[in-house]
Amino acid sequence: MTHTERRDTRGTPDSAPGTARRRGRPLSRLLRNRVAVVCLALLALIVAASVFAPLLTSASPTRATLDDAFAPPGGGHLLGADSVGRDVLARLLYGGRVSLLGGFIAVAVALLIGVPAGLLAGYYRGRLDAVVSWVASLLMAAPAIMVLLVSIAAIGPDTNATMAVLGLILAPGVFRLVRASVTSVREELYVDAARVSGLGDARIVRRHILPVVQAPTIIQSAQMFGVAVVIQAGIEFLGLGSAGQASWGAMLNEAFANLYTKPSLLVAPGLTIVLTVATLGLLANALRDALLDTPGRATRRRPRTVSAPASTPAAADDSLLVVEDLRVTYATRDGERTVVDGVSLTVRRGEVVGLVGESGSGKSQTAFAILGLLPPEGRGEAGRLSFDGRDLRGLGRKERNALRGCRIAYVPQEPMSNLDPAFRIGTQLTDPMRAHLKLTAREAREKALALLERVGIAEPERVYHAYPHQISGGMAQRVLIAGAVSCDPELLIADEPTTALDVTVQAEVLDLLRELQREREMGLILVTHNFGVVADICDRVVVMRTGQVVETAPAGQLFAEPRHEYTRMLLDSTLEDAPPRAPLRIPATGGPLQETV
Ligand SMILES: Nc1ncnc2c1ncn2[C@@H]1O[C@H](COP(=O)(O)OP(=O)(O)OP(=O)(O)O)[C@@H](O)[C@H]1O
Repeated sequence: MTHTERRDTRGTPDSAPGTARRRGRPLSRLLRNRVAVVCLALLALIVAASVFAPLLTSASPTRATLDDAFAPPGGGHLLGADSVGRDVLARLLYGGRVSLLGGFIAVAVALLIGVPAGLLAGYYRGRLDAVVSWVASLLMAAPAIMVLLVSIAAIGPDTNATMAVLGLILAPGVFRLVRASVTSVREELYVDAARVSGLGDARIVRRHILPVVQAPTIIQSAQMFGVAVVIQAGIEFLGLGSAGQASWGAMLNEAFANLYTKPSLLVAPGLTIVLTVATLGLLANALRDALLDTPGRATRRRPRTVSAPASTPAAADDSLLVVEDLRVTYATRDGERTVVDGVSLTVRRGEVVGLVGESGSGKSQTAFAILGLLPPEGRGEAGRLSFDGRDLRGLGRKERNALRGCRIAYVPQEPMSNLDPAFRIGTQLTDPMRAHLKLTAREAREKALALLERVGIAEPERVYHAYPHQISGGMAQRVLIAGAVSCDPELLIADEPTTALDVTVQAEVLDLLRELQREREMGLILVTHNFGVVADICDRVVVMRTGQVVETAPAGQLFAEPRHEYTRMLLDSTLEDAPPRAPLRIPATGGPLQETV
């Protein structure tokens, strides 16, 4: 069921209580998977046996007793002794420390380098991304085994240092994974919504990006751990590890040297390595199933910043927003494409301005340019762009953030995509309030509940604790409207706020917007292609066609005597007041449906 098909029950969450409850949290999903439980138990056993080795055996892993050479299992040596009489069990237990520590070091180094680099490159893109991606590709192109051998030659046979170098080799893989996750999620509308609500980059990354990156990173860490254990054993097997220390690889080396004399020496280290690596691989699979089974995130294009610094005079009179000669262009393969071309409009305090035009006429691009949220490939320029007398064009990211969500708010077209599926409604409502209004958690909660009630949600407490997928599309739009007005903005930009909603809910949401606009005396830009909505709500109308304004007029005048041919054509194309069509006649012989008249 899509959100447009859901019932809007003015307060009753549609009956999907839940998907989340059925699926449960990732940890409980993981624990419901038997393979995962066995893997976790085995891993815990291996780690505990290594950590508590001194408690499990009194034998030394390195002390040679030639009298016990090749001693069979049993007696003083539970798993026998090697060619120089060292206890196999003790070497296995203590050897686990080396292998596990090596794996840990490699994974930690890979994550410490790869995660921040991927986050920064994926989030900020641009030159930083190009440089880091180039370095990552360079590192990936270098043959890993050669790099390891060269590093051993340079720094000596130190297993931990070699594992740190391995971490460096694995880091580009982590970088690419994280970067790809960030790149995909930063286009999400709920990330735009967070940006529009004025949240800073650090908070957006922490709240919306990290949770998405977390799951693939954990899965990849488990896989890397297995790879690191194998490589570490390989290095020890080749005799390139720290001399004299017991390790699984060194045991393999010793067993291989005595393959013909005592082949059974291969069994203990071989089985342990295979068991550990297989366990990590299976666990990675189970983690993938558990962690990636999360509510879906819809993908949509995102917005960003109007350039063109140049000082302009402050807006005079009661103009809240003044836009003059706004241009938005995109660099395409076929050259520059202008999608908004010389748009000028003004919104006075408390005024409702309708921005109308057919699909693709540049309404949303105009709104995004005003909000400073054009996508990176787009470029906005304006002769004048001022809000409450303040020039918006040269504003930095921080100043923009302070304005957006606080003094200028935005209601998007698709409510569901603008709510982060990973967080409860309450969290998403209170976050901007706490950031902008510096409210305490309790104050923000109370205000959020009051707002939910104000926007017509009958069970505010329940919705406050719900996840986005547990509410209907109409309720989600009410939630977003509540969020938009939560910091008492002076200007609200609503971009086709009812398009994605069930027709029965559209009128309610429009009524709500009008009520809130009057109540709070907000300026409102209503992007729409629906003249019914314009007639209902708007004081003035700006008609757009192919990126240009063709007519601006008070709403009444526009309907009474539209001046522009295009406006007349748009008005004529509305079904309202059109003569009803004749019922369809279904031909008995099949064929196309026909009107009866
Ligand atoms: N990232 C982009 N790159 C190139 N062109 C784009 C991009 N985003 C939008 N456009 C183009 O800009 C033009 C205006 O788009 P916009 O979304 O503003 O139209 P709209 O009037 O809001 O339409 P709708 O009512 O369908 O939302 C369209 O032709 C669209 O293809």
